[in-house]
Amino acid sequence: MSTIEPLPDKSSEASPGVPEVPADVLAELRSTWTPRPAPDGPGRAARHRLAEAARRLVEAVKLADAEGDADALQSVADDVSDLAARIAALPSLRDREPNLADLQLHERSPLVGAANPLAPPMELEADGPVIRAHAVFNAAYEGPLGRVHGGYVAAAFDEVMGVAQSGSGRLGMTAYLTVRMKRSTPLHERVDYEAEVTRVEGRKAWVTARSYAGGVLVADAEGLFVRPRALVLQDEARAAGEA
Ligand SMILES: CCCCCCCCCC(=O)SCCNC(=O)CCNC(=O)[C@H](O)C(C)(C)COP(=O)(O)OP(=O)(O)OC[C@H]1O[C@@H](n2cnc3c(N)ncnc32)[C@H](O)[C@@H]1OP(=O)(O)O
Repeated sequence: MSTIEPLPDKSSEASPGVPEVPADVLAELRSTWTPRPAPDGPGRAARHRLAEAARRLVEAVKLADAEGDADALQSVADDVSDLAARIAALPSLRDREPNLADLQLHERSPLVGAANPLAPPMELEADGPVIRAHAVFNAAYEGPLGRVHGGYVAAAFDEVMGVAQSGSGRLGMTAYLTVRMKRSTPLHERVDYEAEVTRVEGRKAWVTARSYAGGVLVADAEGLFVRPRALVLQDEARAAGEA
């Protein structure tokens, strides 16, 4: 088994093609993703617990045997349907303006969101210019038997690389993402990610990333993130106002 090749330590020098980003700017950009804050009250903690229970529910449904007890399956389908109706009858985010904590990706994202049952959830950590992450994908994410579906392999990269682009000094949207799946990504075991900006030109930032299982490289990716023209105009207007 090979080990993860350490990335060069770039904490004290910017890469060629990557302008140095002031620490306060980087911290502000990354604050929308990392570190994951503690729940801001009992309601949010309960919501996270509900999402975790829903993850277990989804995996259990995925694994329920159609050759088993059909009556029992019909009965729990009724129960789950009732539960879904009970949850839908609770106060909903559809009924009020979301606050800052509701809007955080830590909270709502389908990859890292503690309140989103679709999220494994991935855990993110900023390490100088590099973003590190890890996740365990359960049976609900199965594509090839025992392996993670390729769409989720790519989605996980998009999330980690979307965070890493903060190393460019401003945030854009994924314009393209190329993922090279060298080995299957396993279910039920920790998958590690690392991503960093490699080049910045104007409002374009290129990001590369790698994923590892048991220390073995399973996939790598390259993506281009582009700050939308409309936001660049807003940035310029703000800068002109501050001048
Ligand atoms: C904004 C903060 C958001 C932070 C959250 C990050 C979320 C994490 C990442 C995501 O998942 S984002 C969701 C998935 N991505 C999208 O939905 C993006 C959909 N596409 C768009 O909205 C626009 O096409 C885009 C913002 C990417 C670019 O539109 P613009 O009108 O601002 O740019 P324009 O078309 O003028 O192109 C600007 C430059 O980028 C280049 N470019 C744009 N799209 C490209 C592409 N796909 N491939 C290669 N180059 C591309 C384009 O050639 C040009 O290069 P040059 O300046 O050198 O001429």
